[in-house]
Amino acid sequence: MSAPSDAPAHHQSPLNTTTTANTPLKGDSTSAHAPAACPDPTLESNRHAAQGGQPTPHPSAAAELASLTISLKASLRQFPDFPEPGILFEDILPIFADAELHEGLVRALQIAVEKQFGKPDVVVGLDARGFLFGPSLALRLGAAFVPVRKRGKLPGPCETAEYQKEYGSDFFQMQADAVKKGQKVLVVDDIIATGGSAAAAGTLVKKLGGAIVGYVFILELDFLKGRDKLDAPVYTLLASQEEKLQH
Ligand SMILES: O=P(O)(O)OC[C@H]1O[C@H](OP(=O)(O)OP(=O)(O)O)[C@H](O)[C@@H]1O
Ligand SMILES: Nc1ncnc2[nH]cnc12
Repeated sequence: MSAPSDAPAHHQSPLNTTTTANTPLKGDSTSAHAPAACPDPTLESNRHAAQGGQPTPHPSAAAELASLTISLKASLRQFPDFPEPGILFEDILPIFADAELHEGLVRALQIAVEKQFGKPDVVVGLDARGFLFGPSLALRLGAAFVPVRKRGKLPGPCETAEYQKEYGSDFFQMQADAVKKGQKVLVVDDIIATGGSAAAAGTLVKKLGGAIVGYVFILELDFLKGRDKLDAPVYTLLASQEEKLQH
């Protein structure tokens, strides 16, 4: 692990940042990230999602996905010891600060989802970072978008699930009529760490009668083995931390 740097680790388009207590690691020294030479769509961890999935996409779509994942990964930043000591925080916000990367993310997810899962009826996004791209992805897929929210934010009858995550515990809710019985549901979020958040979302979807076709994340913290908590195929766009932050 390299020493933290004062410079934002942002290759594509430097951000206007203010200095905070946590400074990002340099993008070219994020040793926790796998090298980008080999595009992540071929990750071993994604092969489960491919099993029984759709045929391999047109070569040009596969090449486009490979190229997009390289640019997207290069834009990410990491902040050690945020929000608490021992956590290496993955900052995905530079993607959304750059229109080209933002477009690239949604396009990459569309290609990957169509290949791995086909078209879902509903995209379920998790509060809050799953809301950054869940609705745009749903539009691309011709699907509905439904939010899973932190407790106390949704009106009307709701289902509730408590869960543990990488730092702390929380409650998720969905409106009781948000998913219809038998609808094919894709659950999306920015990051899977312990898998607690995604598993709780899955529990809620199933309580409403939805059929989960898969889970999609931008990043996965491999060492926490969160995908083991999920009972449907998992697809992660970009490789990430393989081990816990060491001091
Ligand atoms: O796999 P897990 O250990 O459950 O952790 C992953 C979750 O943690 C983060 O959300 P957080 O609850 O910090 O909320 P935010 O999206 O509102 O920032 C992240 O956006 C995922 O939803
Ligand atoms: N390490 C991490 N970085 C960003 N978001 C997270 N959510 C849970 N763990 C996280």
